[in-house]
Amino acid sequence: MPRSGTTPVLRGLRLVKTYGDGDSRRVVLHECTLELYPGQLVLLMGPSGSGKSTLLAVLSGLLEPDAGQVLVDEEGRLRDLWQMNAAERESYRRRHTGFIFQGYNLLPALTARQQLEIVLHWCGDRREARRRVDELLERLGLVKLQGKKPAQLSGGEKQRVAIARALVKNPAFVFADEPTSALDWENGQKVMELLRAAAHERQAAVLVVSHDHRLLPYVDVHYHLEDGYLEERGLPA
Ligand SMILES: Nc1ncnc2c1ncn2[C@@H]1O[C@H](COP(=O)(O)OP(=O)(O)OP(=O)(O)O)[C@@H](O)[C@H]1O
Repeated sequence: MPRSGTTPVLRGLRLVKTYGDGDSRRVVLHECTLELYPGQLVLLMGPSGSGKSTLLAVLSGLLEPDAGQVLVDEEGRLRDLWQMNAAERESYRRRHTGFIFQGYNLLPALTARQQLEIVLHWCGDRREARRRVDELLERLGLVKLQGKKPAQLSGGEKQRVAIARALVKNPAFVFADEPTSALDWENGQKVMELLRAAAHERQAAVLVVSHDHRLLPYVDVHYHLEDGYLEERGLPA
């Protein structure tokens, strides 16, 4: 299988996650192992309830696994995300990770433009920050909507703002949970092209969770999760 980079930037090793106890105890991840490489767009598919969002949350530092490791690259060294203290992990996530949530998670009081600007408030170079915000608004067809707040936007428009917000800081990792689900296919394709550009042009490691088989031609690697078991699958020729 093609590997764009030689060393993984993330290694999820034998990850286990269980919900509930007693009779309602359910193992959702059974020793799942996967590696993410810079420059790769990876698709994670599987039936509803198979544990995809859980795996994404564990890999991105949002949900602690019961067992296993998530090793992430920090200046050439692999560190266990779940051995960091909460402040270190949060700082790592803020610096290196863009997350596109199923429910958008936009701030109700901010306009589309402000949702992006707030991510870059630490960026010393104001002109560069403005340039990146302008570029993403343009690429996602949001220029005319930049002054609108979430309540004034459709589901698909909110989705595009959430995607622009995840990409604006050029993160090393992008985790996207059903990023095309609220979009028509034309806009879904635009989103996949952007995610692919984040991987291929900016060397991000991009992991997309989706049910949509139409995304397969866009990706470099395809994983399938079923009943908590993860396996790599082939891609269409
Ligand atoms: N906090 C929780 N407590 C208990 N069970 C949970 C919790 N979160 C998820 N689950 C259960 O774990 C299983 C996996 O959920 P998860 O959301 O990871 O699946 P998914 O593959 O992303 O599903 P979908 O494709 O429908 O979004 C489901 O059966 C779900 O009901």
